[in-house]
Formats: sequence, C-alpha cells, structure tokens
Amino acid sequence: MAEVDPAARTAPAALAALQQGARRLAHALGAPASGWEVEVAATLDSTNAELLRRARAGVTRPTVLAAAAQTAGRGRRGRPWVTLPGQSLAFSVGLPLAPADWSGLSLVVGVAVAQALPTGVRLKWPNDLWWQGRKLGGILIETAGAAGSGSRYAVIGVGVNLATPALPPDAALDALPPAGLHELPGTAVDPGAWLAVLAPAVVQAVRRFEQDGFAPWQARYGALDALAGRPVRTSDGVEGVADGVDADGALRLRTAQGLRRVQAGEVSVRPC
Ligand SMILES: O=C(O)CCCC[C@@H]1SC[C@@H]2NC(=O)N[C@@H]21
Repeated sequence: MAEVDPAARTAPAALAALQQGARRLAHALGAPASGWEVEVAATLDSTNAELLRRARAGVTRPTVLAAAAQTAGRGRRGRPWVTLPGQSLAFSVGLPLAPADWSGLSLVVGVAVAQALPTGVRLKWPNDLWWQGRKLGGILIETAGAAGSGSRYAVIGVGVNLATPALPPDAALDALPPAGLHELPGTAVDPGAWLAVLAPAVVQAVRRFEQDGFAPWQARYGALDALAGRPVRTSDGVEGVADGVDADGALRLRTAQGLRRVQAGEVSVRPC
C-alpha cells in the first residue's frame, strides 16, 4: 500500500503540487494557443460553481479549474462534497458542447476517469468511482445556457479521494466508508500528477462523445460496471437485479414485474 506523502497534507504543499500538475496539463492541452485555460486556486467554494458563474457572465472559454480546497463542494443530488488540501483532488472542466443527444455524458466521463485510474477501479451507476465496493470519487455535470439551443456550456466536475476523506454530514447514508487512492497498491497520491492525467482523459472523452454519442461507450461501461448482476434498490423503492446499461446510458433493472429502465438523475441506486 502506498504511503501518503506527509508533505501533501499541508495546504501550501497541496497547492504547489497542483500548480506543477497544471503546468503539465497546460502543455498537454496545447494551452494557451489551443484556446484552453488551466487555472489552480488555493480555495474556492466549488470549482463547478465558479465555472457556472463565469459562463452565466458570458465567459465560456474552455477551462480546467482545480482547487486545493473547496468550502462548498457539491455532489450529485444536492449532497455536499468535502475537499480538504492534500486529501482529495477537485477539478472541473468547462467547455461549450453541442452533442446531438446529451444522454450518457456522465457515464462517458466516468469511463474515462476510471480507465485513467489504476486497474480495479469500477463504476457504480451512473458514475460513482468505486474501489472494492467503496466510493473513491464522483462526477457532477452541470450546464449553463438555454436548454434546447444546440450548444451549452458544460461543467464537468471530478472529485477523487487521495487520502481517506473526511466524512460528509450525510455519511450515514453510505453503507461503507469512502476509499482513497492511497489504499491502491503502488499508487502515488500527488494531486498534481493526477490532475495532469485525468483532465486530458476527460477532455478527449467528451469530444468523442460530442461526435458519436454514448453508443460506442456502452461496452466499455459494461466492462467497468460494478453493479452488473447484483441485486439493487432504487431510492424510490424499486428492487431488481442490475442488468447493464442501454445505448442511452439508462440502467436496466430486471424486476419481478419485468425489465425497468432507470434514467440517471431520477433516482439513486444501492446494492442490497
Ligand atoms: O459523487 C458525487 O456526488 C459527485 C461529486 C463531484 C465532486 C466534484 S469536486 C470538483 C467539482 N466541484 C464541485 O463542487 N463538485 C465537483
């Protein structure tokens, strides 16, 4: 098991590591000539919230924004997301996007991030990153711009635990404590190094999704699907056995009443 670098626990060290990663990331994205901006903040309320504020103010440059700490980090379904310096990686990718169909975008990002992390990281539908049945990270996608008008500004937030994270106030809802990358054998926990690996993987995947939609990702999702074949219960009380995802990213559930499709955003799903 890799040790957490004690230096990475301090806020200045975590910030310096992120800044170093941001330089490598800028190079990988061809910034600034390519139009990409790469920024690192010591503290923000939320990297997603900041990019959405900018988009609503008319600033829609493609941007990767990372923060060493978030004071009001947010997760899916209105949950808080704790980001302490050196304990977790938090970044958002913001870009104008105009796919023919938005369905499955969050699953595509999950696949891209899971594939870029060490082998063994899997996905709990729709896009929780799991390590041995415990939550290692998550993805929150938000958009700004008129719904239905071709292009919207998409903000893709990624949070990955590096060390064992502080528990959020609603931790009791989770059956098991979260996991951190420090638990994965031989895995470095430098937030800057992971920023430089994960952000380009997200950008590339989102660009492909914009062209080709979710269908080409369905099989890749299946290979990482941690729920496949397991009995699960949705937050609105439906029980069934998870049976993969459809070509639009909907979760297939085999229930006593027949096959049900569950759309991301409608409900949450837990193994039972
Ligand atoms: O699993 C979830 O509920 C999604 C968590 C997403 C957290 C990331 S951290 C970077 C970005 N900024 C936020 O406020 N949230 C996302």
